[in-house]
Amino acid sequence: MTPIDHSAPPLLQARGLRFARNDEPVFGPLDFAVDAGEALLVQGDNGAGKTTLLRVLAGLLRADEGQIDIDGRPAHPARRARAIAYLGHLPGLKADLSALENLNFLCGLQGRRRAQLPENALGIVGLAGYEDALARQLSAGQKKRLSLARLWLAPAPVWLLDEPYANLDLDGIELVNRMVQAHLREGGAALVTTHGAYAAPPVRTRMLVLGAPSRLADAEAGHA
Ligand SMILES: Nc1ncnc2c1ncn2[C@@H]1O[C@H](COP(=O)(O)OP(=O)(O)OP(=O)(O)O)[C@@H](O)[C@H]1O
Repeated sequence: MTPIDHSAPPLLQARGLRFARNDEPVFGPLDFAVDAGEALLVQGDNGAGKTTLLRVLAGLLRADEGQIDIDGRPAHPARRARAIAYLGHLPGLKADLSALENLNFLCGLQGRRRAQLPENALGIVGLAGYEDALARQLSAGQKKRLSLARLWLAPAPVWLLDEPYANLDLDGIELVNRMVQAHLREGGAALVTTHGAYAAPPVRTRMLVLGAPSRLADAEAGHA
C-alpha cells in the first residue's frame, strides 16, 4: 500500500469552474478539491450537469471559466492523460475485438499498472471465461464489467466515474465499491456521479451536489 502524503496538494482541484451552453449556465462556479485517498460523490437530478462536469474535468469539454489543477499544477493534456481515467456512459470498446483484445489494445494505447495483467483483470470483474468473446456479444452489464477491467488496469490516480453502477447487478455494484475502496487505499482518488438514490462507495466520501444553485456540501457521507 502506498502511504498517503497529507501535505501534498490535492490530486484534483477545481477553482471557479463554470460551464454554459448557449449562454445557459450548466454548472458553477464550482470550487472543490479531491485528495489522495478520497472520493467525491457528485449528485444531482437528471440534467443537473454531472456528466458535463466530468467531461470538463477529463478535458473532453472546455470550461467557460475557472482552473483545474492536477497535483497542484495546471491540467494540461499530457498531465490529464497521465493522471485521469474516465469511465463514461458509453463503454468505449472495439465491438469486433474480443474482451482480452480490447484490454490489450487499450493497455497498449494508455499503459497499465505494473503487476496487473489483463487476464487477471477479467477475473477480478467476473469475466473469466469471456477472454475470447467479442465485445459486441457481451451484455450491457458485461460490457460495463469489461470497462471496469480497463479501469482497474489504468495507471491513472484520478478516476472519473460517470454512473458506474448503471447496468450492474448487486454483485457488480459491490465490485465497483471494492474497486474504489482498493484504489483509494493505494493513494488514488475518485469522483463518482450518481442520482443519489441507490448506491455509493463505502469510503471517505464528500459530496458535491449539482442543481440550482450548485453548492458544495462538504458532508462526511462516508460509511467508513
Ligand atoms: N451534447 C449536448 N448538447 C446540448 N445540450 C446538452 C448536451 N449534453 C447535455 N446537454 C444538456 O446539458 C445539461 C446537463 O446535462 P448532463 O448530461 O451533464 O446532466 P447529468 O446530470 O449528467 O444528467 P443525467 O443524470 O440525466 O445523466 C442538460 O440540460 C442537458 O440537456
